[in-house]
Amino acid sequence: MAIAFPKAKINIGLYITEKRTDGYHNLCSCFYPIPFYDVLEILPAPNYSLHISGLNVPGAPEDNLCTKAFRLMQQKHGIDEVAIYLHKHIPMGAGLGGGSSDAAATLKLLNELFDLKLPTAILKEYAAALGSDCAFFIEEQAAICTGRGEICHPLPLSLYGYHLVVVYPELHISTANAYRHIQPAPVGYDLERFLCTHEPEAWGTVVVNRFEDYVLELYPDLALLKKQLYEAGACYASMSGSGSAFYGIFKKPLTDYQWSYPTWQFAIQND
Ligand SMILES: C[C@@](CO)(OP(=O)(O)O)[C@H](O)COP(=O)(O)OP(=O)(O)OC[C@H]1O[C@@H](n2ccc(N)nc2=O)[C@H](O)[C@@H]1O
Ligand SMILES: Nc1ncnc2c1ncn2[C@@H]1O[C@H](COP(=O)(O)OP(=O)(O)O)[C@@H](O)[C@H]1O
Repeated sequence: MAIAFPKAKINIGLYITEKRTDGYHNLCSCFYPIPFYDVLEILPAPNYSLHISGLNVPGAPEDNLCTKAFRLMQQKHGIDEVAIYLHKHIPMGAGLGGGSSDAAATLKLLNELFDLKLPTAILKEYAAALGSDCAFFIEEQAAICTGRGEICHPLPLSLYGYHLVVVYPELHISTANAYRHIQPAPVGYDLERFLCTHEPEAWGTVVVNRFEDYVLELYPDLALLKKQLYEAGACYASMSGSGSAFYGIFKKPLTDYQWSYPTWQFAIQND
């Protein structure tokens, strides 16, 4: 039996710097893992099956990223069939990377279950073939990610002691559409250095998510959400990924605040 708790991520700053000839875009972003989990269990079985509980995941089982991760491992290493149990908790189309995280966790669990002894570098290579931000979830540590998002350099950034509020306005944003509407532009400063030398209170006017303008144009009411996070005392607030979740970083836990959308609060306790 193998069990894992795939984590979500937030993007702290997200810059789309170039359109590539392969249809993807180069980006530069700090990916930060957060204690918001799905649950994944994999058992040996006579036939492949995927069982999903919790949130409803759109798409056929064969399109699920857990299945794609399994098929990739089967093709590369001839592993036996399994039954995968996924309890879905991380909202989808939120910019929190839940699907990519499930795929990375599937690769890691299969590596363990079949004692394949694949090194991290190979797991990251497989992950990158499944999704652009999937390789980050192999190690789940704060990183500056570049390229399609698959080149991850660990970043000594810790939000230890802060409280994170994630608000999900229940709007599913298509990542591909968001990229199509972006005009690439250089970052213009050293994101890595800036984040490591400034407290979150100083990030507000500098560290931006370049997808925000596009999403706010589609859904102008979301500007209010970011404003509310600041009014509630956030040191820094932003949209994550291509949206539509927004997060706020707080010094103290938030109490007695009413949000009009599903909201989660996490104490950041370790790196
Ligand atoms: C925007 C980001 C930022 O962290 O996160 P999410 O909002 O998805 O969480 C990621 O770049 C999302 O990565 P991921 O969700 O893995 O994307 P993929 O499945 O590989 O690609 C979906 C589609 O997005 C576009 N795409 C994705 C990544 C990239 N660097 N350039 C692109 O142009 C492509 O059109 C691609 O077909
Ligand atoms: N295991 C999975 N969990 C969530 N979504 C999945 C999964 N496999 C495939 N998907 C598809 O990926 C889409 C994007 O989900 P997700 O990666 O969680 O969001 P985001 O790209 O906004 O971070 C979903 O709408 C769903 O169709």
